[in-house]
Amino acid sequence: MLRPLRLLLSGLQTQPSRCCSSFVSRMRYVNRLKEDDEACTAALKDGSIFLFHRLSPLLRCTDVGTFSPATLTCSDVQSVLQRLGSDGSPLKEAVLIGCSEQNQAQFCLDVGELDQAAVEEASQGTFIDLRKAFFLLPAAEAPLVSKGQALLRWHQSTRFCGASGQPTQRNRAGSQRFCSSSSTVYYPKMSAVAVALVSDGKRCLLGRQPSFPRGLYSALAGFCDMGETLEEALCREVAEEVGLEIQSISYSSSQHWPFPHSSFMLGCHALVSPAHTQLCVDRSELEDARWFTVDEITRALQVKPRRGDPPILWLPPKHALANRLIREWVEQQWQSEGGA
Ligand SMILES: NC(=O)C1=CN([C@@H]2O[C@H](COP(=O)(O)OP(=O)(O)OC[C@H]3O[C@@H](n4cnc5c(N)ncnc54)[C@H](O)[C@@H]3O)[C@@H](O)[C@H]2O)C=CC1
Repeated sequence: MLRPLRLLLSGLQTQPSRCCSSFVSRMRYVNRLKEDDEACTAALKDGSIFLFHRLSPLLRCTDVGTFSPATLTCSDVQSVLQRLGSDGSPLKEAVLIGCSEQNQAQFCLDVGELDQAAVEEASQGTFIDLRKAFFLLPAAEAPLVSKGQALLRWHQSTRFCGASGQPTQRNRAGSQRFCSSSSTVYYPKMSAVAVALVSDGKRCLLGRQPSFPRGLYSALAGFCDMGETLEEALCREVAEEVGLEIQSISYSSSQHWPFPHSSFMLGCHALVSPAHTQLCVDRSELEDARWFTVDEITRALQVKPRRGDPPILWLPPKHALANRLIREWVEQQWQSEGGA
């Protein structure tokens, strides 16, 4: 059964007290910036900029030892560029990410042409690889840098038209690129990935790939094939990877996942018949897959992985959609046990 209302509310992290009209006007403002180059140029002057160096975001350590993305104003960035002898032209490469709750347009900019240490010193931050930075940041801020990195990566890899081989030109916001030779418009893309927490009603199924850190098990996932529905992709992936047939699917939520490139993760709960739970694992896809009880999962959710720990069960980090699916399942199990 689909639950679209919950999807909308949870996906947008809506605050119950938030004024709807300010949300609507912010969304319309961002949309206008994508379409109006002049308005976007003006917004950049008053906007905030997140710097990246060869796709690594600039973070600052707070007084309490946590991290946050370094937010610079346009004039901050101009003075950093001036100090490093740059003429300020890199600012033209800034790409619109969105708009803050304070109605300030947000941009990202890769200064990979400049000396990394010099930019770090001038801007009082550190460029940290996104694979690390994503998990150092609070859950509310991680998506901002992952979106920024994804947009910058897309621009870097779409400089030429696939049809004509000619250079493409971007609009001011960076929300599209255009080839005047072939009249092709390019938009940023994500690959759709279906991720399912499979359950037989009492236990849940998790798998691990050889590349995972020791002890880590996660929900089953796979890229959607061209022309497939989400449901078809889930049924195929589960059949391919562990040899089970899904009986029913319920949608949970979605997430942009930046690793290794931009994926659009669509998370579901899937049910298989308790009479047909024998696994036939495709070892070319998974190193292992196992059924886990709610007690095992509840214990594992309390474990904080530390380097050098023995290989017990570790679950995906909080920022991952798989973690959310696992928590939802545990909650459902406790509720149904309480209600039984
Ligand atoms: N956020 C989360 O909670 C989770 C995220 N993931 C992500 O989901 C993605 C897919 O998971 P797996 O299939 O387990 O990963 P995988 O990386 O093993 O991909 C399987 C195969 O799909 C093919 N592939 C790679 N990129 C593709 C693309 N863009 N379109 C179509 N096929 C492609 C390749 O042949 C690859 O070997 C991975 O990027 C993984 O990081 C997976 C589980 C949980």
